[in-house]
Amino acid sequence: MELLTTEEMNRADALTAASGRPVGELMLAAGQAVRDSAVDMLPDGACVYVLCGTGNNGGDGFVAARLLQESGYRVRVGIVGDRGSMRPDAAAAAALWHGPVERVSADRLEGASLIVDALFGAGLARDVQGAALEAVRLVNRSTARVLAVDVPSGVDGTTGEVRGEAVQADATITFFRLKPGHVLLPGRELCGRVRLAQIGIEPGVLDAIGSRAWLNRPSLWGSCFPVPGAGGHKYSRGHALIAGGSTMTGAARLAARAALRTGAGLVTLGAPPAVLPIYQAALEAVIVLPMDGRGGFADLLLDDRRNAVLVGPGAGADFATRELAWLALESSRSVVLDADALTSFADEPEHLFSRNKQNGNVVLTPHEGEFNRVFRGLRGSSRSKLERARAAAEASGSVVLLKGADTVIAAPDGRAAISDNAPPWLATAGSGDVLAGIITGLLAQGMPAFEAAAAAAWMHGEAAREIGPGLIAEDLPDALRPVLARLYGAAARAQST
Ligand SMILES: NC(=O)C1=CN([C@@H]2O[C@H](COP(=O)(O)OP(=O)(O)OC[C@H]3O[C@@H](n4cnc5c(N)ncnc54)[C@H](OP(=O)(O)O)[C@@H]3O)[C@@H](O)[C@H]2O)[C@@H](O)CC1
Ligand SMILES: Nc1ncnc2c1ncn2[C@@H]1O[C@H](COP(=O)(O)OP(=O)(O)O)[C@@H](O)[C@H]1O
Ligand SMILES: [K+]
Repeated sequence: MELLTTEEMNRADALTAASGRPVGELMLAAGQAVRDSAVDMLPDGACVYVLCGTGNNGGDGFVAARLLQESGYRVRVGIVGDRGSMRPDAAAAAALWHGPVERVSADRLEGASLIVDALFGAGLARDVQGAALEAVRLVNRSTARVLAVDVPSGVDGTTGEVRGEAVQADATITFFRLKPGHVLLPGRELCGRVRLAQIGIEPGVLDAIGSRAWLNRPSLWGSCFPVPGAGGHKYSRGHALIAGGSTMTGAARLAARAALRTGAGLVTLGAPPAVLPIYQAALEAVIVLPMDGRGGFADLLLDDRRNAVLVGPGAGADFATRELAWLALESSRSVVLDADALTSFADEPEHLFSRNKQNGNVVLTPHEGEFNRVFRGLRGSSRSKLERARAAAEASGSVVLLKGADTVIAAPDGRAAISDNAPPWLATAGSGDVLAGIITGLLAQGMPAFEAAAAAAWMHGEAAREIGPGLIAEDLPDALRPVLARLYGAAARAQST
């Protein structure tokens, strides 16, 4: 599912109009979808308050008001702004509403079971202030449920940021395709449940728009997801190499277990001699070999069947770790750099970037703190999380997976995916190490870097949902099993059709 910015949605609108379907028709379909969603949220005959602005978002509100009244609901309409300055299509919709249009006030909202928020949608152009701000506050103070049209007013559909203040909705109905602001925080939290309606825009316009952002779902990467074949054997399923740290040994163990669970045929963990027994005692199917510093790691890289390498979990943010990362990048394997491997480049990120660009199949997996350390030029940037991840991917020449509840995966060519399936209980120590292991396991099986990172983030979220509250990182590798079963099942069904 593509995610369209406000600008891209406007182009979809314009292309549709140019093909002979006027905005008024789209607005009618949008208003019908708002009516249908409202009906789902209302008891029969209840009172609805429709809050309209003077743009086309307000036009959708006027259409919905008329249709809800025709369906037997008691409807009140309030407007912010001058009715005489409405945009033409919105004015035409307003002209078909024959009831009163009131100034917005607290007493008029009283008694409403539902507020339809049609104040601002894609046209939000600046921070909400004055009468609009008052209206947003009245909506948020009301005990009525709230249905937002397109986006909650005050939320920027392109970035998910709040401009001034925003409506907190219980549900949001949007049109044609979701927007990044429905998935990125804080927008996602303000939307409530998001519903999508088709209003007559042909999917063919997407080719001309060329959107480069997607909701992270198997439809984005499922076609290259590695599924074991009947004729396969462990050597044909890739061989992951993980550099183990000498103090925080748990991190690399979690990653190794996750890489194996994800389907890598073999996983080797290189362990500093002093802690070799700890790794050996804790891991059965993982090959644990001694690795003495830089030279030891270089020896492990001599076996070119080890085709995907992870450096970082529990490694220590020091020069020794940087050297391992360097070796991995030079080795022309697929590489994941996580945690300390990223921080070890904090004072000279250009060194990391120049190596990445030579390798071409690298995934960096920073959380916000690590991101700010490595991508100092983007620190404090007012750009959205999506744009920051994209800029980082371009600057570093690698796939960047920027973690969080709304993890963004961006490729240097501008492709980006946003995840929305990670539950809050995934935010626990060690879960990032598991994620790094999943990516490495997929890279070992030959999945390209962008798709591998996106698939891993999705699987990580799904595994966390399987487990439920109380999750600890140790639970995650096992919980990948039902997730893999679903993916393999989907691949088998796709092949048989
Ligand atoms: N695209 C499609 O295919 C379809 C789109 N449809 C619908 O149209 C919606 C987009 O409509 P839109 O472009 O008219 O903008 P909208 O959100 O109504 O508001 C813009 C108005 O608000 C004003 N304004 C802005 N910020 C402000 C602020 N902070 N404080 C105060 N005022 C502010 C701004 O005024 P100005 O900047 O000129 O002062 C402008 O007049 C979209 O979300 C969807 O619901 C469907 O009908 C059919 C298919
Ligand atoms: N609020 C949240 N909701 C869902 N997932 C989250 C949230 N915060 C963090 N995560 C996820 O939890 C994981 C934490 O990784 P990380 O910060 O590297 O922790 P660690 O280093 O302890 O493993 C990441 O996959 C991140 O996307
Ligand atoms: K709205």
